[in-house]
This record gives sequence, C-alpha cells and structure tokens, in this order.
Amino acid sequence: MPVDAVAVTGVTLGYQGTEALTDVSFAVAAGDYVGIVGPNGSGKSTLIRCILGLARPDRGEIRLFGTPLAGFDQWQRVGYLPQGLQYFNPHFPATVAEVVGLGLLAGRRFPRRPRSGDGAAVTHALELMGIESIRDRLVGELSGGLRQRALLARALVSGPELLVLDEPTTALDPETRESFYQTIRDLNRSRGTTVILVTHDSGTIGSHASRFLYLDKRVVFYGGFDEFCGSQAMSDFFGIHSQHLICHRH
Ligand SMILES: Nc1ncnc2c1ncn2[C@@H]1O[C@H](COP(=O)(O)OP(=O)(O)OP(=O)(O)O)[C@@H](O)[C@H]1O
Repeated sequence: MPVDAVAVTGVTLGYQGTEALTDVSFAVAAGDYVGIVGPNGSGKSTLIRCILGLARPDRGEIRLFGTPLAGFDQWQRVGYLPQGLQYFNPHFPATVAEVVGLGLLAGRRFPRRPRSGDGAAVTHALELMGIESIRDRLVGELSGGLRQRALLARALVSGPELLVLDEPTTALDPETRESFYQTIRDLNRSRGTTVILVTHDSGTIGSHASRFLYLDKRVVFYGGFDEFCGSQAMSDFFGIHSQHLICHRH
C-alpha cells in the first residue's frame, strides 16, 4: 500500500489553556493537492507548524512519508513557504539566486555548506519559476509577484515531493494571484508534487485543489470539493448562503 505523504492522527494543541487544535486527524496521499481554509484563528498555521515540526502537539501523532516526526530527518523532501515572508526590507542585501540557494542549506545538517551541484539546482529552480533573467537582482526590489516566485523557487530548490504553503497569495493582486495558483497546480499535475496550501481564498482554492480541509480548531470537513458543495451537513453547518459563497467559483 502506498505511504501517505502526511498522516495526522488525533493532534491536539493548546496555548496557555486555549485549545488551538482539537483531535485533528487527516491524511494526505502522495500527489494530492489539499487546500486548508477556515476562519481567522482556527488553527491553520498552528497545524502547518505541527506538520513541519515547528510546534509540538500536546497529544497525537504526525508522520511524514511514513516516519514519525520525531525520527524524520529528510527535510530536503519538504518545501515550505511560510506566511508573511513576502514583506522584505527593500535594502535586504541578497540577490534572487542567493535567496534561492539558501533553500538548499536549510535541509542540511551542520555544518551547512554549499556543495558542487548547488549552482545547477538554483538555476533549475529559477528556470522552473521563469525568473532566471532576474537572478542577480536584489530580492527586496522585486514586485510582490516576482518576489513570491523567488520564494517559491527557494522552497522548490531541493526538489521536494511535498510543498507546504501558508497563505502565499495575500500580498498579490488578483491577476498575479491567479497566475501563482496556476503555477502551483502545474507543479502538482506535471511533477506530481504533493501540495498543502493554507488560504482565505475559499472560493478560488476549490477550482485548484483536489481536496478541501475546512478547519475550525477541529476538522469540520475533509474531502473533495464536489462532496463539500453537495453536503447537507455542510449546508446545515454554514447555512446555505455561506456554503454557496464558498462553492461559487467551483
Ligand atoms: N505562539 C502563540 N501563543 C499563544 N497563542 C497562539 C500562538 N500562536 C497562535 N495562537 C493562537 O492560537 C489560535 C490559532 O492561531 P493560528 O495562527 O494557528 O490560526 P490561523 O487559522 O492560522 O489564523 P489566521 O487565519 O488569522 O492566520 C489563535 O487563537 C491564536 O491567537
């Protein structure tokens, strides 16, 4: 049986007595594209941080590619684009190629040194994102859309099988946002990259992702978008009008 890229079982986490995640369980098969949506403060970023080992659940277990997180050390298989990284100081003294190259060091053990194949990997990631021509520009000087492509190239430079993105489109205008979503979908479809993407864009994600996770501290819904839009339980939960708003782009 194929091993799931991510398996989350019974994860519960509280901050100073406030429950952020309650008994969350779901699995992401290799090749899936999962959109995670939910209201502000519903635990989306906390869940992502747990999956990446950046926050520790009080209870429950997480496996990446079949290995419990505590023993997982193949971080080059995982690409991460965190929330809020797009707000760069315009004077930040690093070029696009340098920022992308840092993505290779992040997955290595200490001492983190460049290796001989790194230049080719950086060029490949830049080409994949269509930004090879701006490799020597300072990253802080770029437009929001180009900067987000550079940061995506950084997340992709190690050739990850799993790509995790936390609200990657918030700083983008609608046109750039759509093109960014297309890029992610192409990666998923043509390269088979497994994608987990957190967004407030509940209408848009339905037309891109293969699965939909609605989180409100617990898993309210996890499944296909068609199933979500046809579900009486979801109409009862959201009210028919709100459910329709989520489903309208689909
Ligand atoms: N480090 C922290 N310390 C204390 N409380 C926290 C911490 N991080 C998050 N929280 C709280 O945990 C809850 C879940 O936060 P989280 O950021 O995971 O939600 P979210 O769904 O990603 O929110 P948003 O959509 O606004 O980004 C919120 O009530 C938040 O205030």
